[in-house]
Amino acid sequence: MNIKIPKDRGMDRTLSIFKDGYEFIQKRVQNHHLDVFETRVLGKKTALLSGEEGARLFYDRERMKRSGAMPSHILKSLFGEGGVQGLDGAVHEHRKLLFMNLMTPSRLHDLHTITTKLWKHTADNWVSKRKIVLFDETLLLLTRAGCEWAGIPLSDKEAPKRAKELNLLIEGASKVGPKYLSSVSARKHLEEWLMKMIENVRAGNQLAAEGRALHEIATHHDINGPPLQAKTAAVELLNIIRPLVAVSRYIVFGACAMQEHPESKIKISENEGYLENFIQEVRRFYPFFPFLAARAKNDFTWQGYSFKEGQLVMLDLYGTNHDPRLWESPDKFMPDRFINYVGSQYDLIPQGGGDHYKNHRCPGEWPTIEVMNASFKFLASGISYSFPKQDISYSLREIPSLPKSGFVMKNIRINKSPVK
Ligand code: HEM
Repeated sequence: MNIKIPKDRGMDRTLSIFKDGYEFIQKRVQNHHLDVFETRVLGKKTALLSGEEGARLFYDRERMKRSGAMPSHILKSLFGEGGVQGLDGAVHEHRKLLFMNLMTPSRLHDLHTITTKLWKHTADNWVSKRKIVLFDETLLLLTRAGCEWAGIPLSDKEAPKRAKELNLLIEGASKVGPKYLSSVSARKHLEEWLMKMIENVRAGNQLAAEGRALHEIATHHDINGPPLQAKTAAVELLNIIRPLVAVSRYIVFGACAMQEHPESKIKISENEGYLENFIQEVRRFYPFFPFLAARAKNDFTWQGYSFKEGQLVMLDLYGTNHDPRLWESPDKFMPDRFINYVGSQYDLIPQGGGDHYKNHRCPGEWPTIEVMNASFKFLASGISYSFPKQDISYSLREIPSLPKSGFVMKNIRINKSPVK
């Protein structure tokens, strides 16, 4: 059956991405109760996909590819050039294995231990302060945690500078003007820093522990033989520490959820199962990565819509996580929805969908969950604090979004009962 796919007539909708933010695709696709909608982005015909079926198509490797899909301004800031995100087929699978091999249970346990240790250390300094902003503190803490976990030496003096640069990569990529330019410049500085380190490790001038990202990336060979170019290796090392720092946004959103649902704090401290569901709901509910891009590999027809080879395709992550066909009362924060959740690879997709090894699904889902677990336990039971009057609302037009105040805390006291 040929269905008439709704289209935006004539208009280029690039500016609407800025106007509608996270709801750009959702507003168009879900209003028509379909999984696909045609529009024009950057002057080109673009298919917008949403929902479980849309995600299934987006991750079909026979029909979609990533090379040439990512806009160059995102590569120059957020992702870097030559990284795993833009690879396809066997070359992608080989590079992806490098990341997947870092995610062993014992390495994830290490990350949990490092994160808890740093929370305790950081909070000791809060006791003498009038107030702190959780987002700023978490950025610095996760920069330290990410570097320690990856085996990257980082002095106390250098940490604030690197935290600022890493956050600029995340914050500036979707902006225009000076904010975008500072993101590009931050990437240049970070890549230079890590390239030097990789060259030193390769020359035997710097020790790197086996099993840690610095060592594994410095010694990794491409599928066709040679070691990664130092610049590509730096891009991949940044693909570990940049997103780890980005988890700070989930930590702040989680703190807001605890504030708005005070009963959750007690449940988090007492019930590991509840904490796991709370983490999943923070990842589903709050805005982070809005959408992804791919290109059609060949001509084909799907749900009555004709895709043309090379055509740009965008997948709605935020909208799929809020799709009423998949989630009951999607705009309510309800951790218990995960009690009997039997998911697929294509419904809960804040960090992408499909298979971790074969598709581009985020290999950092486990470290993200590990850091959130250690952090929420600490915030729920490791300290007590008061919550002064402030604005913790956030905008769905701002990408990436964040509660406005960054979550201010006052009168912080360390609790006696230890957090494990
Ligand atoms: C705030 C937490 C995070 C979010 C929201 C997030 C989100 C995402 C998304 C949406 C993708 C793209 C999936 C696709 O293209 O299909 C992705 C890919 C990726 N993520 Fe994450 N991520 C997070 C944390 C992490 C962490 C902690 C790491 C590493 C330790 C990581 C490493 C990567 C890498 C290397 C890729 C590229 C995978 C590929 O192209 O095959 N991410 N992430």
